[in-house]
Amino acid sequence: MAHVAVMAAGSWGTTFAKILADAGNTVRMWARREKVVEDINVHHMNPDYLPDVPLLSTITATANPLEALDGAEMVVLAVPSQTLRDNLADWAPHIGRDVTVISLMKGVELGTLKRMSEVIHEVGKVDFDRIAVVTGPNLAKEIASEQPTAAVVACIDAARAERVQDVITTKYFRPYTNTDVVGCELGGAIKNVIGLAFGMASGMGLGDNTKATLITRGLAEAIRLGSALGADPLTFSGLAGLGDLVATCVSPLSRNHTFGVALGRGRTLAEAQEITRQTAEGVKSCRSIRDLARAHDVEMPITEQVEKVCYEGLSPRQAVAELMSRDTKSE
Ligand SMILES: NC(=O)C1=CN([C@@H]2O[C@H](COP(=O)(O)OP(=O)(O)OC[C@H]3O[C@@H](n4cnc5c(N)ncnc54)[C@H](O)[C@@H]3O)[C@@H](O)[C@H]2O)C=CC1
Ligand SMILES: O=C(CO)COP(=O)(O)O
Repeated sequence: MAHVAVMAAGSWGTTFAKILADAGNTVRMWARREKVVEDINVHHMNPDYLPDVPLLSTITATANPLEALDGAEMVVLAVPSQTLRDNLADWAPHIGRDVTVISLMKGVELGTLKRMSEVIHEVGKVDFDRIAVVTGPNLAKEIASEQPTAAVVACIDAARAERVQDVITTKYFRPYTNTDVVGCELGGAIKNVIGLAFGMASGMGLGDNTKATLITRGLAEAIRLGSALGADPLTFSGLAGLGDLVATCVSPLSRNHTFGVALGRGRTLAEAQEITRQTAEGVKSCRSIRDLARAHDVEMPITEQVEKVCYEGLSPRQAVAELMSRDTKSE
């Protein structure tokens, strides 16, 4: 087994630490706030994010990132996508040269339009064969209560993906390996945007035909962009594509879904943020994914409309009207 650093103690970072510890590893977490450090070290809980979930004492925490990284064989990055660059700039010199870096983040960076593994490679000077992405239909709260879940470990180095798979397999968490990092990362980022659209439809009181249409045409957008960027289209029919898309769209536990529901009910962006509080990545990634699509001449009409609702004052109803008045075409 391994000694693993988990950088950030939010919903997914804490749940992932639990998976690691339950699989027999020792875990050192970095948390920004001293209160969270104390909750983990003294009470073996993180009630701000996972109330009532006991954590093993093999999980310890520190507010000092260098202390968390010290001696780690694997480093898990679990910060919001748009803060990764700044966070990692401070940590990178302290990450060992043989260490496997595991990305849990599901977003595309604004401005640079880079996927998270590309940011890790650039800022952390980590070769791509040392970067593994864990993704899939992985709502933190369900996993924290040990409900059976599958996931994907994506790494261009298949042997490294298997090593990560080994250290995160538990009786409730079943990871599969995949070498299509581009497809797995895009699947995870795009489903957040489609989850927002699906939530808006729910918030507007629209029914299941509309929702099935959003999932299906949303998946078509992911496949189109993925194919243009070199991903294997088949990846999108797996856990990192359809699996994650369905979980986020239908679950009231999803922050992106919840955020979309608020917008669909006529709330402003700021009000929706207040309701959701934790990271809803699609709100930022709708713009970076739209820009990435435009840069590669790929049509992503749902993504375009989500961006307009978030930032250009379009109402969800107008967005639906725009989508329905597009030119007709073959499927
Ligand atoms: N929560 C979930 O069910 C899942 C989340 N993810 C992904 O994991 C990533 C992290 O998400 P969560 O843990 O859910 O988010 P969260 O909002 O629950 O936690 C984010 C953590 O990052 C820390 N952080 C460090 N630097 C920060 C900064 N500059 N600004 C804001 N926060 C900062 C926060 O203190 C907090 O501990 C996201 O990319 C998300 O899409 C992926 C799968 C499941
Ligand atoms: O990525 C997730 C499930 O796989 C979590 O979704 P939300 O970020 O929308 O809560």
